[in-house]
Amino acid sequence: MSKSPLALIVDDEPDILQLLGITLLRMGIDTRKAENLEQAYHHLENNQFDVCLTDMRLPDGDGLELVEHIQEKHPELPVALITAHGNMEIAIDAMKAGAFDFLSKPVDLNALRDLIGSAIKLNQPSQSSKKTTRKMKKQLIGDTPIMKQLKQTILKLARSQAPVFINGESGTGKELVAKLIHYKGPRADAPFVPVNCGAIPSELMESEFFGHKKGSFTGAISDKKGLFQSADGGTLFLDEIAELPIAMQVKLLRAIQEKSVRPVGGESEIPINVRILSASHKNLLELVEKEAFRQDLFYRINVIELSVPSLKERAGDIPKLAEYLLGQLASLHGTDTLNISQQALDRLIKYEFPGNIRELENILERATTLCSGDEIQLDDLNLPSGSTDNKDSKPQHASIVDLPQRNDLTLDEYLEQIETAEIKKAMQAAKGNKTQAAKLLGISFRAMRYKLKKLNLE
Ligand SMILES: Nc1ncnc2c1ncn2[C@@H]1O[C@H](COP(=O)(O)OP(=O)(O)OP(=O)(O)O)[C@@H](O)[C@H]1O
Repeated sequence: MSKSPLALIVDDEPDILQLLGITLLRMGIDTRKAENLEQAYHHLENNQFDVCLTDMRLPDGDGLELVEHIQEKHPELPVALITAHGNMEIAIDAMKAGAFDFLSKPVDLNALRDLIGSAIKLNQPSQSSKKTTRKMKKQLIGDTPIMKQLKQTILKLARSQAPVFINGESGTGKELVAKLIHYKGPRADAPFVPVNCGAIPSELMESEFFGHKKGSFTGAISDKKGLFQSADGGTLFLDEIAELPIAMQVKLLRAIQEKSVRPVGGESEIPINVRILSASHKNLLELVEKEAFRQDLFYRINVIELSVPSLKERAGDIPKLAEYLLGQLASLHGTDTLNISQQALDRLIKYEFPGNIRELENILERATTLCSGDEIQLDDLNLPSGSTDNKDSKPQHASIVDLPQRNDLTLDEYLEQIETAEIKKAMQAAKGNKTQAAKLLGISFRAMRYKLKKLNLE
Protein backbone atom coordinates (compact mmCIF):
# COMPACT_ATOMS: atom_id res chain seq x y z
CA MET A 1 0.00 0.00 0.00
CA SER A 2 1.37 3.42 -0.86
CA LYS A 3 1.91 5.90 1.94
CA SER A 4 -0.50 8.84 2.40
CA PRO A 5 0.93 12.23 1.50
CA LEU A 6 2.13 14.29 4.45
CA ALA A 7 1.43 18.01 4.98
CA LEU A 8 2.93 20.48 7.43
CA ILE A 9 0.42 23.05 8.64
CA VAL A 10 1.56 26.08 10.59
CA ASP A 11 -0.82 28.42 12.41
CA ASP A 12 -0.92 29.83 15.90
CA GLU A 13 -4.70 29.40 16.20
CA PRO A 14 -5.53 25.86 17.36
CA ASP A 15 -9.06 26.06 15.85
CA ILE A 16 -7.70 26.78 12.40
CA LEU A 17 -5.06 24.08 12.72
CA GLN A 18 -7.80 21.63 13.59
CA LEU A 19 -10.05 22.70 10.69
CA LEU A 20 -7.17 22.46 8.22
CA GLY A 21 -6.16 19.10 9.66
CA ILE A 22 -9.68 17.66 9.29
CA THR A 23 -10.07 18.95 5.73
CA LEU A 24 -6.76 17.44 4.69
CA LEU A 25 -7.47 14.18 6.46
CA ARG A 26 -10.67 13.87 4.42
CA MET A 27 -8.49 14.20 1.34
CA GLY A 28 -6.39 11.29 2.58
CA ILE A 29 -3.52 13.52 3.67
CA ASP A 30 -1.74 13.14 7.01
CA THR A 31 -0.60 16.26 8.82
CA ARG A 32 1.94 17.49 11.32
CA LYS A 33 0.93 20.68 13.09
CA ALA A 34 3.10 23.57 14.25
CA GLU A 35 2.03 26.67 16.15
CA ASN A 36 5.18 28.66 15.49
CA LEU A 37 8.32 28.78 13.36
CA GLU A 38 10.42 26.85 15.85
CA GLN A 39 8.06 23.86 15.82
CA ALA A 40 7.83 24.09 12.03
CA TYR A 41 11.62 23.94 11.63
CA HIS A 42 11.72 20.97 13.98
CA HIS A 43 9.09 19.05 11.94
CA LEU A 44 10.90 19.90 8.70
CA GLU A 45 14.08 18.33 10.03
CA ASN A 46 12.37 15.14 11.05
CA ASN A 47 9.87 14.45 8.29
CA GLN A 48 9.59 14.25 4.54
CA PHE A 49 6.66 16.52 3.62
CA ASP A 50 4.70 16.77 0.37
CA VAL A 51 3.27 20.22 1.03
CA CYS A 52 3.44 22.99 3.63
CA LEU A 53 0.71 25.50 4.43
CA THR A 54 1.55 28.40 6.71
CA ASP A 55 -0.21 31.38 8.18
CA MET A 56 1.48 34.74 7.63
CA ARG A 57 1.53 35.90 11.23
CA LEU A 58 3.26 33.65 13.71
CA PRO A 59 4.31 34.34 17.30
CA ASP A 60 8.06 34.07 16.61
CA GLY A 61 8.26 35.47 13.08
CA ASP A 62 6.28 35.40 9.85
CA GLY A 63 5.30 33.00 7.09
CA LEU A 64 7.67 34.68 4.62
CA GLU A 65 10.61 33.55 6.77
CA LEU A 66 9.34 30.02 6.54
CA VAL A 67 8.96 30.33 2.74
CA GLU A 68 12.57 31.50 2.53
CA HIS A 69 13.80 28.76 4.86
CA ILE A 70 12.05 26.10 2.76
CA GLN A 71 13.41 27.59 -0.47
CA GLU A 72 16.89 27.29 0.92
CA LYS A 73 16.75 23.96 2.73
CA HIS A 74 13.94 22.02 0.99
CA PRO A 75 13.53 23.63 -2.46
CA GLU A 76 11.41 20.72 -3.72
CA LEU A 77 8.73 21.24 -1.07
CA PRO A 78 5.75 23.33 -2.26
CA VAL A 79 4.78 25.90 0.38
CA ALA A 80 1.67 28.10 0.36
CA LEU A 81 0.90 31.11 2.51
CA ILE A 82 -2.39 32.06 4.16
CA THR A 83 -2.76 35.86 4.13
CA ALA A 84 -5.24 38.35 5.56
CA HIS A 85 -8.07 39.03 3.12
CA GLY A 86 -7.08 41.56 0.48
CA ASN A 87 -3.42 41.65 1.44
CA MET A 88 -2.19 41.05 -2.07
CA GLU A 89 1.19 42.65 -1.50
CA ILE A 90 2.27 39.97 0.95
CA ALA A 91 0.85 37.22 -1.27
CA ILE A 92 2.85 38.59 -4.20
CA ASP A 93 6.02 38.91 -2.08
CA ALA A 94 5.58 35.31 -0.98
CA MET A 95 5.28 34.08 -4.55
CA LYS A 96 8.32 36.09 -5.58
CA ALA A 97 10.17 34.46 -2.67
CA GLY A 98 9.23 31.04 -4.07
CA ALA A 99 5.86 30.21 -2.48
CA PHE A 100 3.88 27.86 -4.65
CA ASP A 101 0.57 29.68 -4.08
CA PHE A 102 -1.44 31.57 -1.47
CA LEU A 103 -4.90 31.51 0.13
CA SER A 104 -6.77 34.50 1.58
CA LYS A 105 -8.63 34.40 4.87
CA PRO A 106 -11.27 33.26 5.57
CA VAL A 107 -9.98 30.13 3.87
CA ASP A 108 -12.36 28.83 1.23
CA LEU A 109 -12.28 25.05 1.61
CA ASN A 110 -12.75 24.41 -2.11
CA ALA A 111 -9.80 26.65 -2.93
CA LEU A 112 -7.81 24.85 -0.21
CA ARG A 113 -8.59 21.46 -1.75
CA ASP A 114 -7.59 22.69 -5.25
CA LEU A 115 -4.35 24.10 -3.91
CA ILE A 116 -3.39 21.00 -1.93
CA GLY A 117 -4.37 18.76 -4.86
CA SER A 118 -2.05 20.69 -7.19
CA ALA A 119 0.79 20.62 -4.67
CA ILE A 120 0.52 16.87 -4.15
CA LYS A 121 0.63 16.29 -7.90
CA LEU A 122 4.04 17.94 -8.02
CA ASN A 123 5.41 14.86 -6.31
CA GLN A 124 3.94 12.53 -8.88
CA PRO A 125 5.73 13.87 -11.96
CA SER A 126 5.46 10.70 -13.98
CA GLN A 127 1.81 11.23 -14.88
CA SER A 128 2.22 14.79 -16.00
CA SER A 129 5.37 14.13 -17.92
CA LYS A 130 3.63 11.43 -19.95
CA LYS A 131 0.87 13.90 -20.68
CA THR A 132 3.40 16.58 -21.55
CA THR A 133 5.07 14.39 -24.10
CA ARG A 134 1.74 13.59 -25.67
CA LYS A 135 0.43 17.15 -25.79
CA MET A 136 3.64 19.07 -26.47
CA LYS A 137 4.46 18.25 -30.05
CA LYS A 138 7.05 21.02 -30.13
CA GLN A 139 10.26 21.22 -28.18
CA LEU A 140 12.13 24.23 -26.94
CA ILE A 141 15.35 23.86 -28.89
CA GLY A 142 18.54 25.56 -27.75
CA ASP A 143 21.48 24.85 -25.51
CA THR A 144 23.29 28.16 -25.46
CA PRO A 145 23.83 29.30 -21.84
CA ILE A 146 20.92 31.75 -22.06
CA MET A 147 18.57 28.95 -23.20
CA LYS A 148 19.82 26.52 -20.58
CA GLN A 149 19.02 29.13 -17.97
CA LEU A 150 15.57 29.69 -19.50
CA LYS A 151 14.79 25.96 -19.42
CA GLN A 152 15.75 25.77 -15.74
CA THR A 153 13.57 28.74 -14.91
CA ILE A 154 10.65 27.17 -16.80
CA LEU A 155 10.91 24.02 -14.66
CA LYS A 156 10.97 26.10 -11.50
CA LEU A 157 8.00 28.21 -12.58
CA ALA A 158 6.05 25.14 -13.63
CA ARG A 159 5.98 24.07 -9.98
CA SER A 160 4.53 27.39 -8.84
CA GLN A 161 1.08 28.86 -9.30
CA ALA A 162 2.41 32.41 -9.53
CA PRO A 163 1.31 34.56 -12.46
CA VAL A 164 4.16 34.96 -14.93
CA PHE A 165 4.56 37.72 -17.50
CA ILE A 166 6.61 36.58 -20.48
CA ASN A 167 8.38 39.31 -22.37
CA GLY A 168 10.28 39.05 -25.61
CA GLU A 169 10.32 40.12 -29.24
CA SER A 170 7.73 38.80 -31.63
CA GLY A 171 8.28 35.19 -32.68
CA THR A 172 10.83 34.33 -29.97
CA GLY A 173 8.75 31.49 -28.54
CA LYS A 174 6.74 33.17 -25.76
CA GLU A 175 3.71 30.97 -26.33
CA LEU A 176 5.87 27.85 -26.45
CA VAL A 177 7.42 28.85 -23.11
CA ALA A 178 3.94 29.41 -21.61
CA LYS A 179 2.86 25.96 -22.81
CA LEU A 180 5.90 24.34 -21.22
CA ILE A 181 5.22 26.09 -17.91
CA HIS A 182 1.72 24.62 -18.05
CA TYR A 183 2.49 21.10 -19.28
CA LYS A 184 5.46 20.59 -16.95
CA GLY A 185 3.39 21.58 -13.91
CA PRO A 186 0.58 20.12 -11.81
CA ARG A 187 -2.11 21.57 -14.11
CA ALA A 188 -0.92 19.55 -17.10
CA ASP A 189 -4.05 17.38 -17.13
CA ALA A 190 -6.34 20.43 -17.38
CA PRO A 191 -6.61 22.74 -20.41
CA PHE A 192 -4.08 25.30 -21.60
CA VAL A 193 -6.20 28.03 -23.16
CA PRO A 194 -4.32 30.62 -25.24
CA VAL A 195 -6.04 33.86 -26.18
CA ASN A 196 -4.75 36.68 -28.34
CA CYS A 197 -6.02 39.77 -26.53
CA GLY A 198 -5.47 41.91 -29.64
CA ALA A 199 -7.67 39.72 -31.80
CA ILE A 200 -10.99 39.95 -29.93
CA PRO A 201 -13.24 42.84 -30.96
CA SER A 202 -13.71 45.05 -27.89
CA GLU A 203 -17.50 44.77 -27.95
CA LEU A 204 -17.24 40.96 -27.60
CA MET A 205 -14.47 40.86 -25.04
CA GLU A 206 -16.51 40.58 -21.88
CA SER A 207 -18.57 37.73 -23.28
CA GLU A 208 -15.46 35.97 -24.65
CA PHE A 209 -13.67 36.11 -21.31
CA PHE A 210 -16.55 35.57 -18.90
CA GLY A 211 -19.25 33.91 -21.05
CA HIS A 212 -22.84 35.01 -21.44
CA LYS A 213 -26.39 33.93 -20.71
CA LYS A 214 -28.87 33.23 -23.46
CA GLY A 215 -30.69 36.41 -24.50
CA SER A 216 -28.31 38.76 -22.69
CA PHE A 217 -27.70 40.63 -25.97
CA THR A 218 -28.74 40.34 -29.61
CA GLY A 219 -27.01 37.28 -30.97
CA ALA A 220 -26.72 35.50 -27.61
CA ILE A 221 -28.84 32.56 -28.75
CA SER A 222 -27.64 30.18 -26.06
CA ASP A 223 -25.58 30.17 -22.87
CA LYS A 224 -21.88 30.34 -23.64
CA LYS A 225 -18.90 29.50 -21.47
CA GLY A 226 -16.14 32.09 -21.35
CA LEU A 227 -12.40 31.53 -21.65
CA PHE A 228 -11.93 31.57 -17.87
CA GLN A 229 -14.37 28.72 -17.44
CA SER A 230 -12.85 26.80 -20.34
CA ALA A 231 -9.48 27.05 -18.62
CA ASP A 232 -10.84 25.99 -15.21
CA GLY A 233 -8.28 23.88 -13.36
CA GLY A 234 -5.69 24.80 -16.00
CA THR A 235 -3.97 27.85 -17.42
CA LEU A 236 -5.24 30.90 -19.27
CA PHE A 237 -2.52 32.37 -21.48
CA LEU A 238 -3.19 36.03 -22.25
CA ASP A 239 -1.05 36.73 -25.30
CA GLU A 240 -0.52 40.35 -26.36
CA ILE A 241 -1.96 41.50 -23.04
CA ALA A 242 -0.87 45.08 -23.76
CA GLU A 243 -3.67 45.26 -26.36
CA LEU A 244 -6.44 44.93 -23.75
CA PRO A 245 -8.63 48.04 -23.61
CA ILE A 246 -8.55 49.78 -20.21
CA ALA A 247 -12.19 48.93 -19.44
CA MET A 248 -11.42 45.24 -19.92
CA GLN A 249 -8.29 45.52 -17.80
CA VAL A 250 -10.47 46.54 -14.84
CA LYS A 251 -12.77 43.55 -15.32
CA LEU A 252 -9.87 41.17 -15.75
CA LEU A 253 -8.22 42.38 -12.55
CA ARG A 254 -11.45 41.81 -10.67
CA ALA A 255 -11.81 38.27 -11.97
CA ILE A 256 -8.20 37.44 -11.09
CA GLN A 257 -8.49 38.90 -7.61
CA GLU A 258 -11.87 37.44 -6.75
CA LYS A 259 -11.10 34.12 -8.47
CA SER A 260 -14.61 34.19 -9.87
CA VAL A 261 -16.44 35.44 -12.98
CA ARG A 262 -19.93 36.63 -13.73
CA PRO A 263 -21.17 35.84 -17.25
CA VAL A 264 -22.78 38.72 -19.17
CA GLY A 265 -26.45 38.73 -18.19
CA GLY A 266 -25.77 36.28 -15.34
CA GLU A 267 -27.02 36.68 -11.79
CA SER A 268 -24.28 34.97 -9.86
CA GLU A 269 -20.55 34.62 -9.65
CA ILE A 270 -18.93 31.38 -10.79
CA PRO A 271 -15.78 30.37 -8.90
CA ILE A 272 -12.79 29.64 -11.12
CA ASN A 273 -9.41 28.11 -10.51
CA VAL A 274 -7.11 29.34 -13.25
CA ARG A 275 -3.42 30.13 -13.41
CA ILE A 276 -2.71 33.28 -15.40
CA LEU A 277 0.26 33.48 -17.74
CA SER A 278 0.58 36.50 -20.02
CA ALA A 279 2.91 37.81 -22.69
CA SER A 280 3.69 40.83 -24.79
CA HIS A 281 6.47 42.08 -27.02
CA LYS A 282 5.86 45.55 -25.58
CA ASN A 283 7.42 47.05 -22.47
CA LEU A 284 4.47 46.98 -20.04
CA LEU A 285 6.14 49.18 -17.47
CA GLU A 286 6.50 51.93 -20.07
CA LEU A 287 2.81 51.55 -20.88
CA VAL A 288 2.00 51.83 -17.17
CA GLU A 289 4.00 55.06 -17.04
CA LYS A 290 2.04 56.39 -20.03
CA GLU A 291 -1.20 55.29 -18.32
CA ALA A 292 -2.02 52.97 -21.21
CA PHE A 293 -1.89 49.95 -18.91
CA ARG A 294 -3.28 49.79 -15.38
CA GLN A 295 -0.65 49.64 -12.69
CA ASP A 296 -2.75 47.41 -10.40
CA LEU A 297 -3.21 44.81 -13.15
CA PHE A 298 0.48 45.07 -14.04
CA TYR A 299 1.52 44.16 -10.48
CA ARG A 300 -0.99 41.34 -10.37
CA ILE A 301 0.08 39.60 -13.59
CA ASN A 302 3.77 40.46 -13.38
CA VAL A 303 4.55 38.66 -10.12
CA ILE A 304 7.35 36.94 -11.98
CA GLU A 305 8.78 38.29 -15.21
CA LEU A 306 10.48 36.01 -17.67
CA SER A 307 12.42 37.23 -20.69
CA VAL A 308 12.68 35.11 -23.79
CA PRO A 309 15.87 36.03 -25.71
CA SER A 310 15.78 37.08 -29.34
CA LEU A 311 17.32 34.74 -31.89
CA LYS A 312 20.09 37.29 -32.42
CA GLU A 313 21.12 36.87 -28.79
CA ARG A 314 21.52 33.12 -29.27
CA ALA A 315 22.72 32.73 -32.82
CA GLY A 316 24.70 29.68 -31.62
CA ASP A 317 21.38 27.79 -31.54
CA ILE A 318 20.63 28.39 -35.23
CA PRO A 319 22.20 25.17 -36.61
CA LYS A 320 20.26 22.99 -34.15
CA LEU A 321 17.08 24.95 -34.68
CA ALA A 322 17.40 24.71 -38.46
CA GLU A 323 17.89 20.94 -38.22
CA TYR A 324 14.92 20.57 -35.87
CA LEU A 325 12.61 22.79 -37.95
CA LEU A 326 13.57 20.99 -41.18
CA GLY A 327 12.71 17.72 -39.44
CA GLN A 328 9.33 19.13 -38.43
CA LEU A 329 8.65 20.33 -41.98
CA ALA A 330 9.55 16.92 -43.37
CA SER A 331 7.22 15.10 -41.01
CA LEU A 332 4.47 17.60 -41.84
CA HIS A 333 4.90 17.00 -45.57
CA GLY A 334 5.65 13.28 -45.21
CA THR A 335 9.01 13.64 -46.95
CA ASP A 336 12.67 13.02 -46.10
CA THR A 337 14.41 15.67 -44.02
CA LEU A 338 16.45 18.07 -46.14
CA ASN A 339 20.02 18.96 -45.23
CA ILE A 340 21.32 22.48 -45.32
CA SER A 341 24.62 23.52 -46.91
CA GLN A 342 27.32 25.07 -44.74
CA GLN A 343 27.18 28.25 -46.85
CA ALA A 344 23.44 28.59 -46.28
CA LEU A 345 23.85 27.91 -42.57
CA ASP A 346 26.61 30.55 -42.27
CA ARG A 347 24.30 33.05 -43.92
CA LEU A 348 21.51 32.24 -41.47
CA ILE A 349 23.87 32.62 -38.52
CA LYS A 350 24.74 36.13 -39.70
CA TYR A 351 21.17 37.16 -40.47
CA GLU A 352 19.41 39.53 -38.04
CA PHE A 353 16.04 37.72 -37.79
CA PRO A 354 13.71 40.60 -36.94
CA GLY A 355 10.88 38.04 -36.85
CA ASN A 356 12.94 35.59 -34.74
CA ILE A 357 12.13 31.87 -34.84
CA ARG A 358 8.85 32.34 -36.65
CA GLU A 359 10.82 34.03 -39.45
CA LEU A 360 13.38 31.21 -39.44
CA GLU A 361 10.49 28.75 -39.81
CA ASN A 362 9.10 30.75 -42.75
CA ILE A 363 12.49 31.03 -44.43
CA LEU A 364 13.07 27.28 -44.14
CA GLU A 365 9.59 26.46 -45.35
CA ARG A 366 10.09 28.61 -48.43
CA ALA A 367 13.57 27.14 -48.95
CA THR A 368 12.13 23.63 -48.77
CA THR A 369 9.76 24.48 -51.59
CA LEU A 370 12.48 26.10 -53.71
CA CYS A 371 15.14 23.45 -53.08
CA SER A 372 15.60 21.13 -56.03
CA GLY A 373 18.01 18.57 -54.49
CA ASP A 374 18.29 17.14 -51.01
CA GLU A 375 20.31 20.02 -49.59
CA ILE A 376 19.16 23.61 -49.13
CA GLN A 377 21.53 26.04 -50.84
CA LEU A 378 22.19 29.71 -50.13
CA ASP A 379 19.93 30.81 -53.02
CA ASP A 380 17.01 28.76 -51.72
CA LEU A 381 16.96 30.90 -48.58
CA ASN A 382 15.97 33.86 -50.70
CA LEU A 383 17.11 36.28 -48.03
CA PRO A 384 16.90 39.96 -48.89
CA SER A 385 20.30 40.99 -50.21
CA GLY A 386 22.09 43.52 -48.08
CA SER A 387 19.85 42.78 -45.08
CA THR A 388 21.55 41.31 -42.29
CA ASP A 389 24.68 41.04 -40.47
CA ASN A 390 24.71 44.81 -40.42
CA LYS A 391 23.16 45.82 -37.14
CA ASP A 392 21.77 49.11 -38.51
CA SER A 393 20.00 47.59 -41.46
CA LYS A 394 16.24 47.29 -41.27
CA PRO A 395 14.29 44.15 -42.09
CA GLN A 396 13.14 44.17 -45.68
CA HIS A 397 9.46 43.92 -44.94
CA ALA A 398 9.53 46.73 -42.41
CA SER A 399 11.05 49.41 -44.65
CA ILE A 400 9.57 51.57 -47.34
CA VAL A 401 11.31 50.94 -50.65
CA ASP A 402 10.62 52.20 -54.15
CA LEU A 403 8.40 55.13 -53.29
CA PRO A 404 5.90 55.66 -56.13
CA GLN A 405 5.67 58.99 -57.94
CA ARG A 406 3.00 61.24 -56.48
CA ASN A 407 2.10 62.78 -59.89
CA ASP A 408 -1.22 64.54 -59.50
CA LEU A 409 -2.54 62.44 -56.61
CA THR A 410 -3.72 64.28 -53.52
CA LEU A 411 -1.58 63.75 -50.44
CA ASP A 412 -4.24 61.44 -48.95
CA GLU A 413 -4.43 59.33 -52.12
CA TYR A 414 -0.65 59.16 -52.29
CA LEU A 415 -0.32 58.09 -48.66
CA GLU A 416 -3.07 55.53 -49.16
CA GLN A 417 -1.11 54.05 -52.04
CA ILE A 418 1.99 53.70 -49.89
CA GLU A 419 -0.07 52.26 -47.05
CA THR A 420 -1.63 49.70 -49.37
CA ALA A 421 1.77 48.64 -50.71
CA GLU A 422 3.28 48.29 -47.24
CA ILE A 423 0.31 46.32 -45.91
CA LYS A 424 0.40 43.97 -48.89
CA LYS A 425 4.09 43.45 -48.35
CA ALA A 426 3.64 42.72 -44.65
CA MET A 427 0.75 40.33 -45.37
CA GLN A 428 2.95 38.50 -47.83
CA ALA A 429 5.85 38.29 -45.38
CA ALA A 430 3.45 37.01 -42.73
CA LYS A 431 1.88 34.51 -45.13
CA GLY A 432 -1.54 36.06 -44.72
CA ASN A 433 -1.44 36.00 -40.91
CA LYS A 434 -2.99 39.34 -39.92
CA THR A 435 -1.71 39.31 -36.34
CA GLN A 436 1.82 38.73 -37.53
CA ALA A 437 1.53 41.31 -40.33
CA ALA A 438 0.25 43.87 -37.81
CA LYS A 439 3.31 43.17 -35.69
CA LEU A 440 5.67 43.66 -38.60
CA LEU A 441 4.05 47.03 -39.21
CA GLY A 442 4.07 47.96 -35.54
CA ILE A 443 0.30 48.49 -35.36
CA SER A 444 -2.37 46.78 -33.28
CA PHE A 445 -4.43 43.95 -34.67
CA ARG A 446 -7.52 46.14 -34.45
CA ALA A 447 -5.84 48.89 -36.49
CA MET A 448 -4.78 46.26 -39.02
CA ARG A 449 -8.32 44.97 -39.43
CA TYR A 450 -9.61 48.49 -39.84
CA LYS A 451 -7.03 49.32 -42.50
CA LEU A 452 -7.61 46.10 -44.44
CA LYS A 453 -11.27 46.94 -44.59
CA LYS A 454 -10.76 50.60 -45.41
CA LEU A 455 -8.30 49.85 -48.21
CA ASN A 456 -10.40 46.98 -49.55
CA LEU A 457 -7.64 44.47 -49.05
CA GLU A 458 -9.61 41.68 -47.39
N1 LIG B 1 13.26 27.39 -28.90
C1 LIG B 1 12.44 26.97 -29.85
N2 LIG B 1 12.60 25.76 -30.41
C2 LIG B 1 11.80 25.33 -31.39
N3 LIG B 1 10.79 26.04 -31.91
C3 LIG B 1 10.55 27.24 -31.39
C4 LIG B 1 11.35 27.77 -30.34
N4 LIG B 1 10.88 28.97 -30.02
C5 LIG B 1 9.85 29.21 -30.85
N5 LIG B 1 9.63 28.17 -31.67
C6 LIG B 1 8.60 28.09 -32.72
O1 LIG B 1 8.54 29.38 -33.34
C7 LIG B 1 7.19 29.77 -33.60
C8 LIG B 1 6.89 31.06 -32.89
O2 LIG B 1 6.84 30.81 -31.50
P1 LIG B 1 5.73 31.45 -30.57
O3 LIG B 1 4.41 31.55 -31.25
O4 LIG B 1 5.78 30.73 -29.26
O5 LIG B 1 6.35 32.91 -30.42
P2 LIG B 1 5.76 34.20 -29.70
O6 LIG B 1 6.92 34.89 -29.05
O7 LIG B 1 4.62 33.80 -28.82
O8 LIG B 1 5.25 35.04 -30.92
P3 LIG B 1 4.26 36.31 -30.92
O9 LIG B 1 4.97 37.41 -30.19
O10 LIG B 1 4.15 36.61 -32.35
O11 LIG B 1 2.99 35.90 -30.27
C9 LIG B 1 6.33 28.61 -33.13
O12 LIG B 1 6.02 27.78 -34.21
C10 LIG B 1 7.22 27.89 -32.12
O13 LIG B 1 6.90 26.53 -32.02
